[in-house]
Amino acid sequence: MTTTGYSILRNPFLNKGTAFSAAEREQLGLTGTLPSQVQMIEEQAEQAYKQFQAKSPLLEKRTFLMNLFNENVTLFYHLMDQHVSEFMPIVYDPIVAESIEQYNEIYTNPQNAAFLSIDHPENIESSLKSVADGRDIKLVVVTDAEGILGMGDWGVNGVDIAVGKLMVYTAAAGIDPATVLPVSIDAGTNNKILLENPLYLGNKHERIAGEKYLEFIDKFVTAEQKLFPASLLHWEDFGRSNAQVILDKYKDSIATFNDDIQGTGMIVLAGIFGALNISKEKLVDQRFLTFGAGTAGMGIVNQIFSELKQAGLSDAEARSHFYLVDKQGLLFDDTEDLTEAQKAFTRSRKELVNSEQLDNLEAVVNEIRPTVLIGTSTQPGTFTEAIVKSMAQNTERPIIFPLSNPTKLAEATAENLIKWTDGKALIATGIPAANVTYKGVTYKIGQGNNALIYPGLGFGLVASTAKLLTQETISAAIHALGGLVDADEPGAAVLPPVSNLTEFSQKIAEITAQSVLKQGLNREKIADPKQAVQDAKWSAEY
Ligand SMILES: NC(=O)c1ccc[n+]([C@@H]2O[C@H](COP(=O)([O-])OP(=O)(O)OC[C@H]3O[C@@H](n4cnc5c(N)ncnc54)[C@H](O)[C@@H]3O)[C@@H](O)[C@H]2O)c1
Ligand SMILES: O=C(O)C[C@H](O)C(=O)O
Ligand SMILES: [Mn+2]
Repeated sequence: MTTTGYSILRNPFLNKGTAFSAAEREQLGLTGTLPSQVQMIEEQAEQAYKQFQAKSPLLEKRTFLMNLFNENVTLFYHLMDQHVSEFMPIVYDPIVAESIEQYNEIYTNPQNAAFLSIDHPENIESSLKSVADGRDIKLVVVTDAEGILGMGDWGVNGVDIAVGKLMVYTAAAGIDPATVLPVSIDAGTNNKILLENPLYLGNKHERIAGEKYLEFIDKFVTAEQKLFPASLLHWEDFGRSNAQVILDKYKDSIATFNDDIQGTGMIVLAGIFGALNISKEKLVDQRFLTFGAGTAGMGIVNQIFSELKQAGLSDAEARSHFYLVDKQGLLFDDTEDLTEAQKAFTRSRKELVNSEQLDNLEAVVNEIRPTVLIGTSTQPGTFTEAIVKSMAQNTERPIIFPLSNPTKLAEATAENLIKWTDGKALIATGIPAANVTYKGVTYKIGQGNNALIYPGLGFGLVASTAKLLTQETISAAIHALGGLVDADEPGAAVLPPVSNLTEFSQKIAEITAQSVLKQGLNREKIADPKQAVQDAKWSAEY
């Protein structure tokens, strides 16, 4: 890295803009490149926030923030620290979805992401090296964008999800932004809109699948581990047919996790614990219906399953608590096109007399009377009034989590769920939801989004120099989120609010680090895990 003159002003990790002091300006060869006033970061932040406020709509605000990031990373995070609840939905879900859809039209310098093309595996290592530019990379978020949120295949445009996830990592947990790397794997796209768009910036061919794809992934993992041996590798928004396969291949040999499978499983279980704290019921007494048994749905089922087993249930007993509904209806042993993950949780037709009729959600809800209904289906409005009322008739405090993102894909709105259940539903939504006031009670709505847990988990793993992520650590991190909400307050949310994100991410990070050390999975010697988290924490100051 060159660190003098214009090259420093153009390096977003080093640039302070007008905050360079006179002495620094002289020393770095910057005298005359900036107006004479030297600003404090607070003044720069105030100026930038006014500019941000003048932008409209939200997508313009996002572009403004991305350009600020491109210029001055410290100032970007200083501002984000001050406005985390306001910025989260802009930098991340749901506005990130709009930026992905319009990536080519609104293209700006891409926040130091690495772009790897399936057509050039020979460039993987050198590209990662160029983008890192000598930085000590500790965390990589990679996407191939085959399953962006619930919107399907978005090709190279999907890089924005990796960028957004990393921004949340730093804002929530305090990982040094100079030590992270967003990566786009451009395997082609099957999205016709993109292939026909003359402005499309990714590979203009169909998605490469199978052996060639998996070989590319393997080359990527090898290069990533070689260049950044102390890094954590976070997988995001891979397609249903690859996500679990890739995770299974690497999870026992390197520090890695899949956010959609594991992060989602974790936050949903934490949310269910929050709901059960309010209803004073037990996990082992619940019947779980998962609508949309894909990557996230099965991650959730497996996480709850593992917790039921920890509570002493046998495999068979634990499995008997789950019902999966996917496109085919309720999933039976003999249903066609089951995924490997689904096969372990199918039902037998013998158990249900009218199994032929259970080909839609409403019929299944009426028949099996779930106490917990999870939506990861990508199908908007599918938690209908009839379905929700049926649940409320059969259980005192139905737990209903419509989790599909972004906003336009949610299975139901929090407002309707409160109304249809006369305030009884215990709710978490994928995107942020406003409070709902109903019959004099103000209900706070928890955000059941993996962003409430992956930053603390990932940062704890990085700070403790973890070699692997185990189920034991996952479980410890989930429980770290418990007890943060006053369950007896009327209208309490099932999860803590995003405004407390930095505090609870710190707690999750500490508990994660403790768990890593307890299992002896740290690469480097660490005396005190809490101190290690503290020491690793970056703050957005010059
Ligand atoms: N809130 C969160 O933290 C969070 C985390 C991960 C995923 N999600 C959301 O969950 C949704 C699914 O994501 P994914 O990664 O699991 O995708 P996926 O493609 O792996 O799974 C979606 C599943 O829904 C099924 N499905 C499609 N149409 C259906 C229908 N009409 N009826 C029943 N099932 C149907 C598909 O067959 C598939 O199995 C997305 O909208 C995503 O944004 C939310
Ligand atoms: O990105 C999100 O908002 C959560 C989740 O990872 C998803 O894919 O929907
Ligand atoms: Mn995701």
